[in-house]
Amino acid sequence: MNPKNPIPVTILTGFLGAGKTTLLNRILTEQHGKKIAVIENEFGEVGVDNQLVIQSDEELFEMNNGCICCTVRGDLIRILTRLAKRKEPLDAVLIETTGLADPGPVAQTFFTDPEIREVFRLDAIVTVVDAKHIALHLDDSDEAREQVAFADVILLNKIDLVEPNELNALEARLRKMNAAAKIHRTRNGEIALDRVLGVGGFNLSRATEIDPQFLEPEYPFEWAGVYELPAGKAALTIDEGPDPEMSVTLLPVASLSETDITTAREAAVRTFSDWETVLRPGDAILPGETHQQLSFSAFPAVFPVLVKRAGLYALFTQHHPDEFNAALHIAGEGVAPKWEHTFKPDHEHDEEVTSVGVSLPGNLDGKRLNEWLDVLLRTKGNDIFRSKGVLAVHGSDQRLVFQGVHMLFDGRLDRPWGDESRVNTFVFIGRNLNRDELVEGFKRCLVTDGVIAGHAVPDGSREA
Ligand SMILES: Nc1nc2c(ncn2[C@@H]2O[C@H](COP(=O)(O)OP(=O)(O)OP(=O)(O)O)[C@@H](O)[C@H]2O)c(=O)[nH]1
Repeated sequence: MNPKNPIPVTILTGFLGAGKTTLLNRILTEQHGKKIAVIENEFGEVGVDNQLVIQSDEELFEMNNGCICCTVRGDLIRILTRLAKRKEPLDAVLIETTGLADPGPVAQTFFTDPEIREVFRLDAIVTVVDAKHIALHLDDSDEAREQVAFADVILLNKIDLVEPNELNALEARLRKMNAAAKIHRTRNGEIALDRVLGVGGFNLSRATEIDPQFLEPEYPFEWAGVYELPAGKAALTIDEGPDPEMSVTLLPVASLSETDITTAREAAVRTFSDWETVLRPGDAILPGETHQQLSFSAFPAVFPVLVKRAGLYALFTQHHPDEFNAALHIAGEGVAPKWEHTFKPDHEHDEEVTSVGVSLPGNLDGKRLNEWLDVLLRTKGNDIFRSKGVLAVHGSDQRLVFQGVHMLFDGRLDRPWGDESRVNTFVFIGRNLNRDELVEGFKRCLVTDGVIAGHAVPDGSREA
């Protein structure tokens, strides 16, 4: 591979159901003569997306072991390294992230990993925005905001579903969030290929403006300070902060040299992934590679620190001590660290958003399925952000592909089942999902007793 001619990579992002796969399929079917490898990541317990991406000559890699932004160092790098070794040159790589991914860590890979940097060049982050539904998520989803903020190109998609004045207001809102991105209005991701591939849009300095720690690796702790401690008893005091718990570890360091601090930092990373020992106020913090979780509810909370041998000790804390007005005291006097550093913490996801996946062999009764989905999405469509499935409906030898985004849904007959066994795969993604209710409801749509309510399949698009 010629390092002077790196392969352009496009990160395709956008909230759940925005239209990423639709755009991807358009790119894959277009006669562009380019050899494009596609890396596809999906959120949900049961994989459906691989069945929704059209069959093509392009290479398709799936990453279903977790969210791409959390596993970049594993799966993504492994796939990219494999692609880099290909004999036949590639013209481009397209990475479709899940709708809940933060594009930052994915983009970072192309700058921080030396082997990846040699072969690939991040061309642009393309964010697809669902013009009808994005407003529901911009206020309460960090990921939705990050996706817009990091975009080099924004495709304001589904323009057929909103009025022109709403569209103008939305575009103005997006423009405020990201003044630099090129915004194109699209329907079903219809756009000239050169507006999304090979645009040369990614700008590292803008990324570091959005996130000053963009290039830094993430750590399980936010702060470390090295203190000179005498033998005996010191104390860590903590006031009320945003969390009733804080993990810490206290490690001896030989000196303030970069090498010694790096050794301590790596030991702290290992320690933070161990099981924690819970300490309550009055319990002593001891030096050594133990993950100690301070738990406090009354303030100030005081934790003695017992040191056998005088010397330098690095205290790693899960949260920044300023958030808790936390300080180390010796003989009642506050002491300042001789060295300190603020780390980029692990990014977090909205844990309220979960998925329920079901996979059931058999045939579905089209009428019952229709009625169930209609009521379900009408009553729970605010919380069900996304639903999709590949279904076997009684009386049809074709697969039924079901797609829902909130209350809007669409059913389309797809290729025949052929020799494959008829298995119904469904996934729901959203908040407050009731697993038992969803699975039971879906099961009730199966033809079990030979009694069929009707052959009607949920065909075409509509709103529940
Ligand atoms: N009306 C309308 N529907 C669209 C448009 N673009 C996509 N859709 C529909 O929106 C639904 C979701 O589209 P996808 O392309 O699967 O969305 P996605 O972003 O890949 O979804 P996830 O991967 O689940 O996050 C499908 O039913 C599409 O047919 C559009 O411009 N207008």
